[in-house]
Amino acid sequence: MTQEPGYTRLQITLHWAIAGLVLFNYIFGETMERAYDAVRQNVEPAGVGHYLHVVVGLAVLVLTLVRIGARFVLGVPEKGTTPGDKVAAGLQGLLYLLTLLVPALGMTAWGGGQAWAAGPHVLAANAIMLLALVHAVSALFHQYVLKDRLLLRMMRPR
Ligand code: HEM
Ligand code: HEM
Repeated sequence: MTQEPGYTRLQITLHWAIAGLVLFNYIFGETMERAYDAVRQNVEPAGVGHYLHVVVGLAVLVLTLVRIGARFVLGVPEKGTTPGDKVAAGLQGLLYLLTLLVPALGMTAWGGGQAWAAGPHVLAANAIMLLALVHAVSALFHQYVLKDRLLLRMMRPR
C-alpha cells in the first residue's frame, strides 16, 4: 500500500456514503425488528421498510469491500506515530471490521434463519455507532482544536 498525501474522490465518496447508509439503517432499524418478530411468529411482515433495511445493509457490505480494495490500489495518507494516532488507526480498523460484520450477522439471522445472530447483530450495530461517535469527535478535535486540517483529508480529494 502506498503512502499518499490524501484520499481520492472515490475514497471520500465511499467514506461518506457508507457513514450515511449505516446511520440510516441504525435510525430506521425498528421496522426490521418488527418484521423479524412477525416472521418468527409465521406472520407476513407488513410494509416494505424491512426490504430497505436489507438492501441498504448489503450495500454497506459491498461498498466496504470496494473501499478496502481501493485502499490497497490507491493508497492512503501516512498515519502519525503518537499513541493517539495508533489508537485512531486501531479504531478505524475496528470500523472496517464492524461495517462487514454487522451486515454479515444481519444476513445470517434473516436469510440464514440463525436466530442466535440477531442479538450480536444489534450489539455490533450499537458498537459501530459508539465507535463512529468517538471517531467523529476525534476528527473534529483535530480540525478545530489542533487545527491540523485533518478533516479536510476526508473532504477535499488529493
Ligand atoms: C450496516 C448495516 C446495518 C445496520 C447498521 C443495522 C442496524 C440494525 C439495528 C440498529 C437493529 C435493531 C433495531 C431495533 O431493535 O430497534 C437491526 C435489526 C435487525 N437487522 Fe439490521 N442492520 C444492518 C444490516 C442488516 C442486514 C444486511 C440484514 C439482513 C440481510 C439485517 C437484518 C436485521 C434483522 C433480522 C434485525 C432484527 C433483529 C432483532 O430484532 O433481534 N440488518 N439492525
Ligand atoms: C458510521 C460512520 C463512519 C465510519 C464507519 C467511518 C469509518 C472510517 C474509516 C474506516 C476510516 C479510515 C480510512 C482509511 O484510511 O482507510 C475513516 C477515516 C476518516 N473519517 Fe470516518 N467514519 C465514519 C464517520 C465519520 C464522521 C462523522 C467523520 C467526521 C465528523 C469522519 C471523519 C473521518 C476522517 C477525517 C478520516 C481520515 C482520518 C485520517 O486520514 O487519519 N468519519 N473513517
